[in-house]
Amino acid sequence: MTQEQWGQIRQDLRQVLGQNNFTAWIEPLQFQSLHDGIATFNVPTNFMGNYLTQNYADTILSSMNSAGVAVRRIQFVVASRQQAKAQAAAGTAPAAAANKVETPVSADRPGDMDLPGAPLDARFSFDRFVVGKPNELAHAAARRVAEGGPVSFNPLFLYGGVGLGKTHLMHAIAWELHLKSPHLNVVYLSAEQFMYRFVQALRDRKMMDFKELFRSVDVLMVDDVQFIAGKDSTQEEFFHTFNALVDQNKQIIISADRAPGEIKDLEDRIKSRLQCGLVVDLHPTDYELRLGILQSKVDAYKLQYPELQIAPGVLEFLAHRISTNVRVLEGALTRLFAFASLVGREITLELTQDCLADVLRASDRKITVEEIQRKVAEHFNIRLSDMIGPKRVRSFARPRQVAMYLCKQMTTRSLPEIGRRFGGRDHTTVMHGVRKIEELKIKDHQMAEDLELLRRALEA
Ligand SMILES: Nc1ncnc2c1ncn2[C@@H]1O[C@H](COP(=O)(O)OP(=O)(O)OP(=O)(O)O)[C@@H](O)[C@H]1O
Repeated sequence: MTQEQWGQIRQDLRQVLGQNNFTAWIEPLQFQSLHDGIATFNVPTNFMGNYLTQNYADTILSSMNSAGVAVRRIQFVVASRQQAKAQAAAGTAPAAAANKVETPVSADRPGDMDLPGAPLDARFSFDRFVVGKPNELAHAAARRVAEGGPVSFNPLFLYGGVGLGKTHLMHAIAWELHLKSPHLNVVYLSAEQFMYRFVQALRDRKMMDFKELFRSVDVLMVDDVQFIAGKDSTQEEFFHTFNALVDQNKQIIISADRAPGEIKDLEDRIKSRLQCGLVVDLHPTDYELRLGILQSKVDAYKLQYPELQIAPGVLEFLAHRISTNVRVLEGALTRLFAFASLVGREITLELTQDCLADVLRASDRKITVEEIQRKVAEHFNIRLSDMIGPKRVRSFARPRQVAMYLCKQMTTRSLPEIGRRFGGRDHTTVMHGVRKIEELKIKDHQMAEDLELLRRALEA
């Protein structure tokens, strides 16, 4: 790195961090070396190295990259006193033998960052997001938004069931944008926090500040937007914020547990606004994705517990048996590793079954025909007796076929058994119903959506 480049980076940092922070944290830094994409800086104390890592390393990294210096990692080292003296006298950096700061100090992975919204989780980056069929569209859309540049769809609306990676993707976008363009004002917060801030502003008579704050962001991300459904004044304010930002061509990213049109008690004008951009969903994980996620988590754990051994077949077993959300999968693995490291044993199938007995039992829960009938009747707003009864009008027949289809998919009951539980119907009637829904699922978007919602509700 040339002196000129370093000068430019410092100037950039002064602007981004403000004069006070710059004087306190950046001025004392001394550039030491750049090898293999790792930039090393000398700092006077451990405390300073740690502070810089946690707070400014990613900003420094992106300033360096913007100045054309190819860096993928930054480390801070504490120069010994003598070296520091010699260096000060000679005006150069010591060549080697500097003490490493206690905590590994690198900036290839971002640390926690305080945005005007909620803090971002350092683990939720793109490189830790495993892509598979169920989430590839959502991932591609998130990547596109994270590239920055002209807004191509607004908003990006991500939806899906619990623990499928919506928050992870939103944080990943924020990290990426922050690294690429630290000047951008990227705000991530949950819809609940949005409401809380709004209510607080009303109470403190600071609505002008509130409006100004939210209208001055470059990228706004609101997680779990279904939360504001039924909360009239928050919805109203959200609507105005949304419009103001879209008018200024600022990117908005929203997540929810279901599609915009499916969120009850959300004003129609908001629903239609939310549908204006790109709406993509995260599908429930499939076996391959679960296995991929487990493998990537194991790789990360191995760095932490290098001595741990995992027997062949354990991950496959878990990917098969735990079919709920990724959070549950992660929790199971964490528990397994903690346990195995405590007892100092290899993770075998037996140890896995032992240690995760309750989790495995919970995901073993059998879904019954009755449960399906009840949920479907509720969903289509008909009486359970009409679902099972003899009437053949369309408004009962279609939900009945949906329920039959779900029974076939989600239980181990045979067609004659299912028929019996639907008021003693013949197995050919069940077969016809199942086929009809299979057809509609492909042709009719609404039907596909209904089936997906019902399946999720039943699995929850
Ligand atoms: N594809 C993936 N690769 C790696 N980790 C994932 C993936 N999907 C989800 N996770 C992990 O699963 C956990 C839950 O994900 P996240 O919090 O993003 O879910 P969510 O969809 O926002 O759920 P909720 O509706 O509960 O808010 C996180 O720890 C996240 O890192």
